Amino acid sequence: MIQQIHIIEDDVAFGKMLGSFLERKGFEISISLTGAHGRKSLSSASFDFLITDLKLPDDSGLDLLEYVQRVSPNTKVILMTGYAEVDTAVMAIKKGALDYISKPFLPEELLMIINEASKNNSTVLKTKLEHNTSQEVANLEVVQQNPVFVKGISETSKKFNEYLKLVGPTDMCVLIEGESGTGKEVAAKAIHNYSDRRNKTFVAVDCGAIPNEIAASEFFGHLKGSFTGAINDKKGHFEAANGGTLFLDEVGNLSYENQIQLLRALQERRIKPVGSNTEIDVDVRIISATNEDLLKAVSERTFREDLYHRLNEFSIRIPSLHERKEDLFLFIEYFLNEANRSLGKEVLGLSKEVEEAFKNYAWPGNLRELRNVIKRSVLLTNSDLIPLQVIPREVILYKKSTSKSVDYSKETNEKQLILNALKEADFNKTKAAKLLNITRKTLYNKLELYNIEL
Ligand SMILES: Nc1ncnc2c1ncn2[C@@H]1O[C@H](COP(=O)(O)OP(=O)(O)OP(=O)(O)O)[C@@H](O)[C@H]1O
Repeated sequence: MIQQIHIIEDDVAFGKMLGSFLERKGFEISISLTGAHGRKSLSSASFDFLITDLKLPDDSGLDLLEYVQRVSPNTKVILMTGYAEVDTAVMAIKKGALDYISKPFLPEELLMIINEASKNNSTVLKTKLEHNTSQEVANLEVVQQNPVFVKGISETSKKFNEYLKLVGPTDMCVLIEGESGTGKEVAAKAIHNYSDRRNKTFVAVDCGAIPNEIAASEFFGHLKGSFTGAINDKKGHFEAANGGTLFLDEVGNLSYENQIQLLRALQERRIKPVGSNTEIDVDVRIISATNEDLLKAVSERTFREDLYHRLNEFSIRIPSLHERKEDLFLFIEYFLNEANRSLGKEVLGLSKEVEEAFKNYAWPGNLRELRNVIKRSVLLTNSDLIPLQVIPREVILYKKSTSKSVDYSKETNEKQLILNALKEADFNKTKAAKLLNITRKTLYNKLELYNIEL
């Protein structure tokens, strides 16, 4: 079936270029130039992908993401970001965006994200079909059986790995805390693999993605006819994970009502599918994860204290990538091999400049960001070593002072980026323009615009 993509981009020429590239690759494309028009299109048709600018004159990519999740939850959202918007983009991923790509980019990079998502989707579908005997199977989020777990060599990682190994074989409920993209799901799978349940199912559920009204049916299943739309019996996540492990990602996002239901199931170790009178015994180990401060949520009474203690028999904090810089090159090597394998390339490593830039960068999106940056760079590299030219600008031009609490106005950031680029290029304007991926003439215009005197 032809996949449908909607693009929202106020830069007409760029939108058109993207559109015709994707059309040539076999997708059906429609384009909106404004957020308002985009919303109209999204509410009247169902798209496989929405590709939108993060900043539009009349709208924002984050608001559009929320809108899509409401009107068309199956549409995957990819955000196109400009200068220094990575922090916002990382937040968008937390809120459920598929990915982000920073401008300028080559259409091939975008195509890779789309193809990868389509591939994963068909694996989910395949697994669903394999399980789909007489009952409709709950919407399992994760089907990857054994993701490779790189342990790391830093002291922080050693301690963290010891904890995983220690708690793995017990039946304790574990709460994993860590920033987005640090590897919470991979860690949960590692705990499962250290346990006697390793040969049973590991079911991962993104609690942030379950609409409140259908949460009970998602967790506990339902009987055919128990409500409008229940056209088949459906097994819930608890039953699917019976004997194994249930991983509750973003557990802080569960509504208060769903928290009560979850707590009851954990206490009684029994569930009742919606519309059924019979209770089913379940033996499930719970591992949950959060990237917010759950204790704060408890003190603000948005998360139940009793559930918090139940889930938190043991807690593990995953270090952010910047806290485990000694592991950086181990992960780079692993992700490089992975990218080479999946793209059929033979890139040997990073050039010296890229190595430096990677070391200095803060990696706010953690391992996920590192993996994505490497994969896209490998795609664009036609030499042995990854050159600086294929690395996203935010990585090259990152300076510690611009990382947190920056002013996100385009002007301030652009001026700062130009200054950084000039410094990086020892004030050679040709080199600076190259770093910024703009012509020398544009650079001169911008120097004048921002009153930068050299
Ligand atoms: N120890 C590891 N070894 C190899 N790859 C890893 C490791 N940890 C994380 N990754 C990779 O990094 C990416 C992010 O990991 P994961 O999805 O587990 O993060 P997360 O913390 O659950 O993210 P989120 O907060 O968005 O749910 C994945 O592609 C995963 O395969």
